[in-house]
Amino acid sequence: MIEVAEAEGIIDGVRLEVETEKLDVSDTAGMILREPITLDRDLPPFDRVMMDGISIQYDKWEQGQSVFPVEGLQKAGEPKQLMDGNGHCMEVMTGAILPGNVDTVIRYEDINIQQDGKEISAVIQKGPKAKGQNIHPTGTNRKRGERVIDQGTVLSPAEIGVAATVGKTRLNVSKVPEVAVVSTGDELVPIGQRPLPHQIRRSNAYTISAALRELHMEAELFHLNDDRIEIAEKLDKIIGQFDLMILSGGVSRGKLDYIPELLEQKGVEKRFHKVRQRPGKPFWFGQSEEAVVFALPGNPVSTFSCCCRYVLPWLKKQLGMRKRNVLRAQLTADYTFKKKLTYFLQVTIDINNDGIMKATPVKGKGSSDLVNLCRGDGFLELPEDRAHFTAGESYPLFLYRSL
Ligand SMILES: Nc1nc2c(c(=O)[nH]1)N[C@H]1C(S)=C(S)[C@@H](COP(=O)(O)OP(=O)(O)OC[C@H]3O[C@@H](n4cnc5c(N)ncnc54)[C@H](O)[C@@H]3O)O[C@H]1N2
Ligand code: MOO
Repeated sequence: MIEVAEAEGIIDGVRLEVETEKLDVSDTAGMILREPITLDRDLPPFDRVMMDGISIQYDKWEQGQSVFPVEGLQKAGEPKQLMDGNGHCMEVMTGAILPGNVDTVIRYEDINIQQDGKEISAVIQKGPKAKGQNIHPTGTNRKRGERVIDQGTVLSPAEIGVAATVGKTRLNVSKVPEVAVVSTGDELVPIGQRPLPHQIRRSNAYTISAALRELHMEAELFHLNDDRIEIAEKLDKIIGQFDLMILSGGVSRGKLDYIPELLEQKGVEKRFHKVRQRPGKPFWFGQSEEAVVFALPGNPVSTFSCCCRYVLPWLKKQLGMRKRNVLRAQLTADYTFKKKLTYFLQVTIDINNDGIMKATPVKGKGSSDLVNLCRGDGFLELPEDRAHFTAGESYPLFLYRSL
């Protein structure tokens, strides 16, 4: 039996081949970018008018001119106009390119427009504070050629907007691997079926595939009954078809717990079996040339805690995510767990006024109590070398819900 950090290290050493695919930019939110994004133009790309109003030559105002004949209108989306008249102004709209021969913009709020016959003039009520006022000069946000988003970034709406502004209609992102999620056990029936008294529904497969959805991964669901021949045949097919398999159940000491033995028989090399943790002690992990296999213990809370603690962080890394943030939260109450095992404590999370995550234990009825997962937000990892944990101490947090 190995400890949690060792299990994590072994899993971390295993690579999953992840391809790159090109998708329409609008389909990439939440996906992992596989190319850097550089600016194809300065930002802003032209001297941009920032307020609706008029544009003037500042020197004229400084020399005492306060009435400016209006020469025309520069709208947003129109090519740059050159002004004829010295001492004239041009009306300008927010987002327009600054006309030629002017250098300062004054808001409509600070002028009066007056008409005398055909001649329209702007009378300045509140003069500009400085030359260049209300103009956003070319390239003052960013310069053309600057690398603004790194490869490995998870694409949020912010990155999608930048990709769109540099004209990326399609983006290279990590292609999510196909994954087989396999439940095992004779007692398990499809969830649409009414179970007999000795049966239960196959909920784990749904929990796991929902967790994978967070990474945009689609799982294909399989089920294996506790039958050596059936398991052997189906494993052959699944291993041949998928690079990644996540199984639940059939990995402890039961007479019908065939999974570890048959996986090895099919060429999946055991990398470890059993981790000093609760829940999830009988966790089995292995790999063959074709596939990486997580065989998680069947109790629903064990399946889910192993998924949150090992499978998802590893997958994020394989998909090329740049950094892995391990969150931490502070216990709000003392907690005692005497067994020499790492304990994944179910907690609710609140963020206090100082922005600190506070973890309050939610007491459940053990590793079969999947309803208790609905009361919590995540698992707090309490190390095995301690038995007493004190309020105010902080520990790694594996969150399964956004706060
Ligand atoms: N003699 C021992 N017995 C057990 C040990 C042990 O060390 N020695 N470990 C216990 C621990 S801890 C766990 S966790 C379980 C895990 O066992 P398995 O991985 O073999 O899981 P199963 O026996 O197949 O199932 C356990 C439990 O979970 C239910 N289950 C399984 N799959 C699903 C599913 N897809 N959806 C819903 N529920 C599922 C199953 O019906 C069982 O009740 O072993 C202990 N035993
Ligand atoms: O690890 Mo088992 O998951 O304690 O029930």
